[in-house]
Amino acid sequence: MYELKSVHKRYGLAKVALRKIDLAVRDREFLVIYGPAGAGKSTLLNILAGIAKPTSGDVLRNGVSILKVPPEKRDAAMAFENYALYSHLSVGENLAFPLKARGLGRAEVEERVKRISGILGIGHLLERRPGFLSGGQRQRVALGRAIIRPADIYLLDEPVGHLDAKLRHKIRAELKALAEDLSATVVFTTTSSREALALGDRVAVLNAGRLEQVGKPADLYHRPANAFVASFVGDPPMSFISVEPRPHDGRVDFVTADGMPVASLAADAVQGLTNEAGRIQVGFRSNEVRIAGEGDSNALRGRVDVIENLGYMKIALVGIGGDQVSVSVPAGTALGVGETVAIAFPRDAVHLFQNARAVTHATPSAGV
Ligand SMILES: Nc1ncnc2c1ncn2[C@@H]1O[C@H](COP(=O)(O)OP(=O)(O)OP(=O)(O)O)[C@@H](O)[C@H]1O
Repeated sequence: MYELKSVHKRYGLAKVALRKIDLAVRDREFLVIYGPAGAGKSTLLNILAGIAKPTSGDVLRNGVSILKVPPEKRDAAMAFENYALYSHLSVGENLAFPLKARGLGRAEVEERVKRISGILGIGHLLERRPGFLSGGQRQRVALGRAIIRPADIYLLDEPVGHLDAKLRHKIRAELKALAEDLSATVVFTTTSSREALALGDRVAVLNAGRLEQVGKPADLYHRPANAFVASFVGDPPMSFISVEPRPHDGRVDFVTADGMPVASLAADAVQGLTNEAGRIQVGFRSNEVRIAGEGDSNALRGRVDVIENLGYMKIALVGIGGDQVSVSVPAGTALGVGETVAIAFPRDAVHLFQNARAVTHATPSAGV
């Protein structure tokens, strides 16, 4: 197990890349570090690899500090976003390099090069030099060179970021299967919500150097700790409607500024609400709301601002007051931009946030 203990990283005097990070990488897990560009993902991997040193804090391996252990002694295999291939060696030689450096016999080297290049779809490129490859091909070679050898931990920095969607999907699945096959410990960074949810045994959400939440994909999706995670994990992002609480008879109703009811929860469920001033928001996933039918009471009227056609379904972005709500609708639904629609909410099955912090997730899926 690897542990980051209160790891803080500053570049120069002003730039804080990581803020007091506490994070464990468990043996044989596929841990995804998910965050926007500049969140500190590469810095975190570099610290695990020993390429960068924390400004303060500690890095442990099986309970022992490895801060003083140089990168070459750490047995971490790394794939960078920007390839770092040997330009004077062919693809095959690049792949074989880490194996030969470890003294593996010729037959085993050939066997592994064949297997990994097959998985990554670069078997036909083994004779070429990196200079004659496309960006996506180079990225696959870099990934191959990292995963070809046994290692204590694999640190993969956006390793499929430059691939087209189809290839990315394929290699993602292969990589997950390979990691399971090898019982490998993998830390993988990405800016894609889909990739994070699909690959991670656990996902750590990083934002501006802060660890927002760590958990299983279903936990992050159904029980986000705060509005950032709610809006960053899952596609489409969670939608929010600003509300005011109206307590009565053991319940709390949540209504919009013009008094329209959006949700109603038992007072027990919202004990976490405090008296602090600030914004209260009800959150919904796009599949937790629907276009209201005739006779639906308590629907809110709004205007369709955007329709995103995904082929198998559509996502309508509906403006309600100052907020915008995503609604999943069947592909065949006739809906036009500018149209007025009514949205029905699951009044007792909602996510509630106060000043961007989650108060409750009273969803049917809670506890998943
Ligand atoms: N050597 C450096 N000197 C100064 N600032 C740096 C250095 N390396 C990174 N940074 C800054 O630290 C922050 C975190 O960078 P990092 O590369 O770790 O983020 P990231 O999440 O990996 O981003 P990306 O997805 O764009 O690769 C960024 O604001 C970046 O500009």
